Amino acid sequence: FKFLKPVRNGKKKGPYAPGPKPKPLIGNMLDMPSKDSAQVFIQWGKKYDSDILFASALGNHILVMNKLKDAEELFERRSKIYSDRQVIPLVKMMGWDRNIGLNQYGETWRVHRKICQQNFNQRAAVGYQPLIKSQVQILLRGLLTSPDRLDEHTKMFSTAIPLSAMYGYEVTSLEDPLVAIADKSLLMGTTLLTPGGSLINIFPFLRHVPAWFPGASSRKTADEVKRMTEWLIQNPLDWVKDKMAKGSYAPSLVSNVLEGQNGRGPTKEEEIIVSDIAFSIYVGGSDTTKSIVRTFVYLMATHPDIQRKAQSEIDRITGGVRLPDFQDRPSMPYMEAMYRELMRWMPPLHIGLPHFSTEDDIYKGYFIPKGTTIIGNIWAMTHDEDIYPEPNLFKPDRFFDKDGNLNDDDHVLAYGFGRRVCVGKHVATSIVWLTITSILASFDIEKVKDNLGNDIVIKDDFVEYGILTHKKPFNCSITLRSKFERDLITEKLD
Ligand code: HEM
Repeated sequence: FKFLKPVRNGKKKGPYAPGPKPKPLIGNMLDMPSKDSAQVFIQWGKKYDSDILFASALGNHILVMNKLKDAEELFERRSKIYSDRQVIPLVKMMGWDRNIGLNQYGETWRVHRKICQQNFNQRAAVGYQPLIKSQVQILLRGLLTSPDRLDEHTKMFSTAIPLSAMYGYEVTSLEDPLVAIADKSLLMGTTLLTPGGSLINIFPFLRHVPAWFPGASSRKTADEVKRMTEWLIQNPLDWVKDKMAKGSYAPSLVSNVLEGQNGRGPTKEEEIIVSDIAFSIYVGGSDTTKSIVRTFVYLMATHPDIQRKAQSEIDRITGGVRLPDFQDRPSMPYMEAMYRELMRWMPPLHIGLPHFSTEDDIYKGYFIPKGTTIIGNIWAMTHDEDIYPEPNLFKPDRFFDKDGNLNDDDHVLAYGFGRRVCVGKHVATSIVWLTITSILASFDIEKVKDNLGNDIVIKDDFVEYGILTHKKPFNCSITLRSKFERDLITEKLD
């Protein structure tokens, strides 16, 4: 049982923050939530009367922060020591250590992050606007022709943007292996990574025993995910190379790097870096977008007054004779408030991506040992009653001050924190804003009616897939607002 002994990296330099009482040998293993973590951590906060909470199981320490001010202190002001990611054996076994979001805080991450920042900063994000516009129009066309297939259209939309931006690749069907394999591997992988998903998370030594060994079956799954991951990284890269060799390709991040600087081809290292980045952007940027767009449609079906108010603002700016465009954004404060409220009300990653500490630290008199997993409970922060009264209500108006002006609360916590904050957030905000504004410009979204003409209730049910939360499938009616819109949606973009 030597492996059951808690690992202590150094001397304990003070009390730990409050939290559930550890049991002998296993610590808080049985207290760790396997689902609804955000809610469980809020309950811990109430029970132990603390905004920061500590728990520990088999040598793994976790610190949870339920309040923004604590997250700002540790993730932002002390970011030097709170920006790592935990080394999880399964992550490497599945080949997911090639995803920048899971990279350790070191040289490889720095190089990848720098390239991402150069390509997705606020100025560079403008370069993606034509692509976003054309994909939004395709989404609208889909909703026009088969409004009952919302799930498929949003799925196609959310994968088409990163695949086109990264590889110049056009997806035409959800059966496309690039979509199907990404889905399958993400589902298998994130299931393994949940606390109860694999014994390897608890007993890392199991990764060394053969797959037939009792309790080690997840090694087989991890191997399968790894094969899929490698395919997802290599296959589109080869596809771009092939297209380039034939001289017919749509420019993309990968093709730009493969062209190399000053005509010199890329080194093997550059090739690996760009294919890892493209893979990370594909998996980081697709399901998040899908989650938020579906939540939005659900909210519009259930909040008709808010929908009408937004539509009248949009019509005032577009005159109802054109689709909204990016330059309209500053003239549409209500849509800005809508965007903020949407991201607040249902952040797709409720507890973000946990960070990991690289040095011992003391905060508010509590000891945080080096090697602690640090969780910023985004959900708790965006539902903090002190900042957002009646937090469960969807109310864009909360972002206006008493004079009717947009307030200055424009920090969208859904994108995470500090040095690891979502590197695609400028692109993401453009995608989400144009999508929700264009959908409202074009369609009325309502509940479906039963035979007697009564509204059929849409359940307020969401489901967690790994780290992401999605609205469960639902029916609603999506109908075109006017004949102008039909022409605008079906006309070809320049
Ligand atoms: C509504 C859409 C999105 C949401 C809510 C979202 C949210 C997040 C969150 C919470 C993190 C973790 C931050 C942390 O560790 O504190 C993250 C990381 C990341 N996101 Fe996003 N994201 C979205 C869209 C995108 C898009 C469109 C891209 C690509 C263009 C992208 C690329 C990434 C990458 C590469 C990381 C890893 C950053 C790192 O570890 O250094 N995301 N995102």
